[in-house]
Amino acid sequence: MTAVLEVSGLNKSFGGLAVTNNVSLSLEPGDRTVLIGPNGAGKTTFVNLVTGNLSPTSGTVRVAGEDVTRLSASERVRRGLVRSFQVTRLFQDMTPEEHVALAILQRQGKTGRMFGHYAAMAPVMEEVRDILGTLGLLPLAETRVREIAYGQQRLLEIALAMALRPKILLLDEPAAGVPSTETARIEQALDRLPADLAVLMIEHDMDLVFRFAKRVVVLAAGTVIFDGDPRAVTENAEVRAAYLGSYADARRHA
Ligand SMILES: Nc1ncnc2c1ncn2[C@@H]1O[C@H](COP(=O)(O)OP(=O)(O)OP(=O)(O)O)[C@@H](O)[C@H]1O
Repeated sequence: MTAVLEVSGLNKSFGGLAVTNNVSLSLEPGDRTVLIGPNGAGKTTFVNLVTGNLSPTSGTVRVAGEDVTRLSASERVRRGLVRSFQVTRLFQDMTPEEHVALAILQRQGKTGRMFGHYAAMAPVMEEVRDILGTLGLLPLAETRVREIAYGQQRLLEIALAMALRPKILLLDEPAAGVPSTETARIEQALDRLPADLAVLMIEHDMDLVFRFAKRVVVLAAGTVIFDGDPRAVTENAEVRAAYLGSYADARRHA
């Protein structure tokens, strides 16, 4: 199968500090890959290089075969490389329905003047309901964000990314800050994402990692030290030494 995202030999240094060392990684449609690693391993930097928020010192990023290394973040979004939004960018007085409709209209290049009339646009409303349904947010479609639980606000971030029709979805710690009573809801919503979407997630919650991932990539000091089956990761000596030892022991004794 053709890679939808292909990162080759990516390097990034800040001053003298090499933060990304010759990282290569490719994703195919339907991939569910989680990037893990200790604090400061370079996970966020890597995602910023992929999205175009940072420029690499060397290396290439390709989306569906096209070299996008020199393209801006918004040009990459138009090609289907989308990162989930941040809760801090949600409008507290707007509803999920309004947020998603606005994102769809933006994708379609329609102006703000059209926004007030979105409810009359059947295809937009159909897409809004479809996306909110996937993320389990339909019952809250018309509730203001300020009245919605934090975990569901995080799901709305993913809904907004879905409104941009991604081929590759980059999720930055979707369960961070979410109370444990709400994480099951996040897991269920992630399970309902389209089967052909390629997902790359950064996550620290190892229970979520092992439930979601079909593949795990481990970064340590900017270098990929493991790329493969989640079942093999906890037994890998280098990964245990760098990161996972205590978690693997806890699982074994549980
Ligand atoms: N703009 C910058 N200038 C200088 N150093 C930076 C910059 N951004 C990141 N770094 C350094 O690069 C290293 C990797 O940081 P990064 O945030 O990518 O790691 P991370 O794996 O995402 O960590 P965490 O899990 O804590 O979020 C760190 O040592 C950090 O201090």
